[in-house]
Amino acid sequence: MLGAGSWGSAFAKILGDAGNDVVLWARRPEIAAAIRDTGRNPEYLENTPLGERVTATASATEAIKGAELVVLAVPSQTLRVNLGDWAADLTEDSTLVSLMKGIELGTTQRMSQVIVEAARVAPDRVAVVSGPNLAGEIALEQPAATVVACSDIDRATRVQHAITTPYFRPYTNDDVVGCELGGAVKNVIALAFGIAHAMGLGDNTKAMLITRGLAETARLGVALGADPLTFSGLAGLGDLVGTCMSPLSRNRTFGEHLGRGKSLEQAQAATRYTAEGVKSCLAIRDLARSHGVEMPITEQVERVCHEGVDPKVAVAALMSRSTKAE
Ligand SMILES: NC(=O)C1=CN([C@@H]2O[C@H](COP(=O)(O)OP(=O)(O)OC[C@H]3O[C@@H](n4cnc5c(N)ncnc54)[C@H](O)[C@@H]3O)[C@@H](O)[C@H]2O)C=CC1
Ligand SMILES: O=C(CO)COP(=O)(O)O
Repeated sequence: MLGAGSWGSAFAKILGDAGNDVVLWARRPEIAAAIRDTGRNPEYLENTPLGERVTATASATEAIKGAELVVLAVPSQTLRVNLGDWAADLTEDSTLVSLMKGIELGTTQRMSQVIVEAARVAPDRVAVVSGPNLAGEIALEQPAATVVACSDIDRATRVQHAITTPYFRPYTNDDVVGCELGGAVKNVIALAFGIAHAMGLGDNTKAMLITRGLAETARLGVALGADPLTFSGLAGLGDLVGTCMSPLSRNRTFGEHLGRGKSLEQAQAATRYTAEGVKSCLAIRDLARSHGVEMPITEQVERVCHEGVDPKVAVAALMSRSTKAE
């Protein structure tokens, strides 16, 4: 398990609880040592026992060597550099599992595409796990479901079995593009939701953002070859609703800072955890433009985040768009 942040730590617990021996890689040696000594991560989900089967190391080589499953949970924008260092240690035919919900700046690649390129592996060796999976709730063993997407459905089934626990229920899917886009774009819509929430806007506005946010996600997805049905599943609507509704969501919380009038820099200073939508909104906007797809909510989130546009001006811009058929 590469990455000992909130989701990496909670996912290490899932893997251990499902009966796997887990080596969790933490960037900082003191975090790895604390996990080995106390069975908990002192920085993320510090009250969660990770379980007897989880050990930790600050050596990625030690974590990767001989691993059948290599699970990745680092920030999306650092993945390529991280994998450049790690690729040589991969075992032949190991499965690489992406937990990340972002799009790479510059290349506009999905995380599975970055993995294929940076680790030099075939696309059917890469699986994606995505769904409404707030790490803090999973750590408490509250029931949750997710999707394991892989173009090789036998491999998806193997990953499914490896991460099934009494509190974590994975479904398989062969739509990697749809599952990844659902996860990345919902972070941007959650920023919009947080902005609206902090502005004191009500449930009609929030329902509009979720529904029209899903519409623009599906529009981009279909243009990229995704199955439209994926967006009504756990990796689409499920993740979008879970993230928007939850005060635990880092993206929604980041949006709330912006909605209260903080600048990007002030919101970043107030945020300890990765809010992927802040950077990914730029890449998603570029991806949409290059495919001729309209994503009005994403466009406005990008303007508020990166161009200093007042959220009230962004709301007015969205509401004054030309009327059209649903
Ligand atoms: N937290 C959650 O509930 C969920 C998160 N995710 C996704 O999982 C991915 C990881 O997020 P979290 O674990 O939540 O983030 P986090 O902010 O809790 O932790 C980030 C981790 O990455 C490490 N890191 C920072 N810079 C790094 C670098 N340059 N190289 C390597 N590692 C670096 C940090 O030390 C930390 O361990 C994100 O793409 C996120 O969207 C997906 C589902 C649920
Ligand atoms: O992806 C998530 C839940 O599935 C977590 O969302 P945040 O990154 O906004 O906390």
